[in-house]
Amino acid sequence: MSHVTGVALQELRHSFNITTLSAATMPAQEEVPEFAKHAVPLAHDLTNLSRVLLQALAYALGVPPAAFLACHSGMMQSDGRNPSTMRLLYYPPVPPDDERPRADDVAYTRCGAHADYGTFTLLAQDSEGGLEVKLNGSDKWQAVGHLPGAILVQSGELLAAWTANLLPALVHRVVVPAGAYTRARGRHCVAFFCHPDAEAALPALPLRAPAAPAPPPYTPPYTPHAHLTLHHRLLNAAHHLQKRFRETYA
Ligand SMILES: O=C(O)CCC(=O)C(=O)O
Ligand SMILES: [Fe+2]
Repeated sequence: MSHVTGVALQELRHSFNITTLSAATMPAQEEVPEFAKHAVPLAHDLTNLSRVLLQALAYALGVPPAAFLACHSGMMQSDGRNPSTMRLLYYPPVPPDDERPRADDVAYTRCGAHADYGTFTLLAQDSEGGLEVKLNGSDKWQAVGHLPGAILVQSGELLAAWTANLLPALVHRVVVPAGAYTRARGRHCVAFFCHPDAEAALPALPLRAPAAPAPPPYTPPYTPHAHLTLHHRLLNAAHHLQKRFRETYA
């Protein structure tokens, strides 16, 4: 919960994170029947899709297609060397105004504005709405509509630092819908956060100067590592991730 001008902003969100596919990390069959039967193939599919995108990304950035795969080799493995995560999200219905404890003191949101920390995030959402992205170089928020079967790819902070902001981190949030009918409904989303292996050395990229001036990077309320300084100030991706977790959750 955060406070803005005396009003407590409360995030209404439940999440279940999966970083390895071992049976020990799954909820008990009696608690959530058939969870693993569905979650494991989904995690495999999202890992494989990430691998395809990593190869395309490497190719587009001028390094051999296998170069990005090599530093993301541990996704969903049980040895704990890669922090990639599949997150199952449920946003509960928003309590109507007359059922709030102190309606004047509490404002609800679903997910505050942020950029994800890693290479990129794959996002599959239901049709309830509320996801918004901040357009680069602008203060405007754009609603992300529902396209059945579509997966949104969001570039992360690490990719932004790695590419000297050629691919800026996509700032996004999930707002509470305006209408009483949609507010009274829950929302579901699956996010797959693709991260490099914690100890991997990230290959230097042969970046060319952009033809047009780069848009100003997003200035979040926290202090991320300055873009361009990844190779100088960070020892590896694990340090970046630990720092961002500390800043967000400390
Ligand atoms: O629910 C969503 O659409 C986005 C969730 C998200 O941004 C996150 O968990 O980092
Ligand atoms: Fe996010």
